Amino acid sequence: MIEYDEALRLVLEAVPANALATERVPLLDAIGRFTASPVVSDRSYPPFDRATMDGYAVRLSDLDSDRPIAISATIFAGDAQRSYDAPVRLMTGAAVPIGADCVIPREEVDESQGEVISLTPKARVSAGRNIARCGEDLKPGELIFPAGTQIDGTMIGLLAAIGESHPLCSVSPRITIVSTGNEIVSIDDKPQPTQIRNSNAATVQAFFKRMNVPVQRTEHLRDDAASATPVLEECLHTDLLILSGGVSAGDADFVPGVLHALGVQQIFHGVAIKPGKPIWFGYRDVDRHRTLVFALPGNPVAVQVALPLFIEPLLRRWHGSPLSSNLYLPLVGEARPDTRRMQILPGRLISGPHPGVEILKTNGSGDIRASVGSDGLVFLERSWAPGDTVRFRLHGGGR
Ligand SMILES: Nc1nc2c(c(=O)[nH]1)N[C@H]1C(S)=C(S)[C@@H](COP(=O)(O)OP(=O)(O)OC[C@H]3O[C@@H](n4cnc5c(N)ncnc54)[C@H](O)[C@@H]3O)O[C@H]1N2
Ligand code: MOO
Repeated sequence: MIEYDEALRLVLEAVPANALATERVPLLDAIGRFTASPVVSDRSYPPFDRATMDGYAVRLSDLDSDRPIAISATIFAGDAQRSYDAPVRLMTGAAVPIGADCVIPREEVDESQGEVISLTPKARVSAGRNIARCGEDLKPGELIFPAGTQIDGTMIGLLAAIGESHPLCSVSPRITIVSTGNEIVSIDDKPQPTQIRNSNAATVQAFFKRMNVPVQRTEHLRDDAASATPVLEECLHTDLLILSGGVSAGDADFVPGVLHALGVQQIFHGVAIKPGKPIWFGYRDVDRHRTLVFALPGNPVAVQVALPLFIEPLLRRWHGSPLSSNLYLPLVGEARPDTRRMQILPGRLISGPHPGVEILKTNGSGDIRASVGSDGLVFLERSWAPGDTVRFRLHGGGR
């Protein structure tokens, strides 16, 4: 059995370099995808000195607070930028005339005389007020984010603003999902008393859906090496094969043997984490193409945990993206470390005067209900002692 950090290192090391093609993806379909080239701004942002309030553009040096101010024009958003020759009325989003240096909000002036206004006592007049300067957010050609950035909802408006209607993204690896087990039935079936619905297939599919990675193929196999072998041979024609079940020490645990027979090289079998101990990882190289293979334990909670612990970083590495960072937080409440395996437990963030993370109640490493309502996973190290912080991974990876 190896430690988690070592196992993850071996997984990342096995990811083929520069394996991905690129494609342009319509912006709204690109959430969750990874950029394949640096994203740079095509223009200044704001593209001109922009009024941030409805009001009056003035030049401070011309202003005499006691005298009424004659308004020469009204400027709307979209009107061409002009040079300043006299105070103007202008609307939020309009181009401030070149030479004006302050926008006074209309609430701060007396407008009762129409085109001649006067400042009220509450008017605050200072250079640059209510003007967003051309290029203060972005300069033309400025790097916004590098290749390998995962596009999320916070970036869509910005990408739209710089005209990236079809960002260049790396093509995702092809994924095949295989569940195993004679006792497993479809989630549409009514299970017999000792049958179990196939929740693992749904968990893995949902994970890839959230990552916006299409799944090429899904299969379910009975615990029979002879009939499973030709199907698994076909399933190996993919980039990433994820199996669940049949990897521990039982008489029906045929998966490692069949993978070996099919020429898949084992990199590790057994990681000192709970749940997830029997995780198996390897790969097969054929004609310079590598298929990565994970055989996850059947335990549904082990599958839930293995996806963020192994598959999410693997996908990031594949796309040339930095790994999600962990948080190190004080643990609120009690914890009982396991001296043999690091426990991966559902955790909830605690705010208030003593912020941190608390471990949610669980009946053990098979408790399928325990993670509902959690914010992420607590890594409870074997050597953890009261007062130590814990490593915490937000669901979805965070930043
Ligand atoms: N003698 C030993 N027994 C076990 C060991 C061990 O080291 N020595 N490890 C235990 C640990 S830890 C785990 S985790 C499990 C993993 O077992 P397998 O990977 O062989 O998985 P199965 O036995 O096939 O199934 C385990 C469990 O999960 C249920 N399951 C399986 N597939 C699905 C699915 N698609 N959807 C929902 N639930 C599924 C299955 O019914 C079992 O209850 O082994 C321990 N045993
Ligand atoms: O490692 Mo198993 O997943 O404890 O239950």
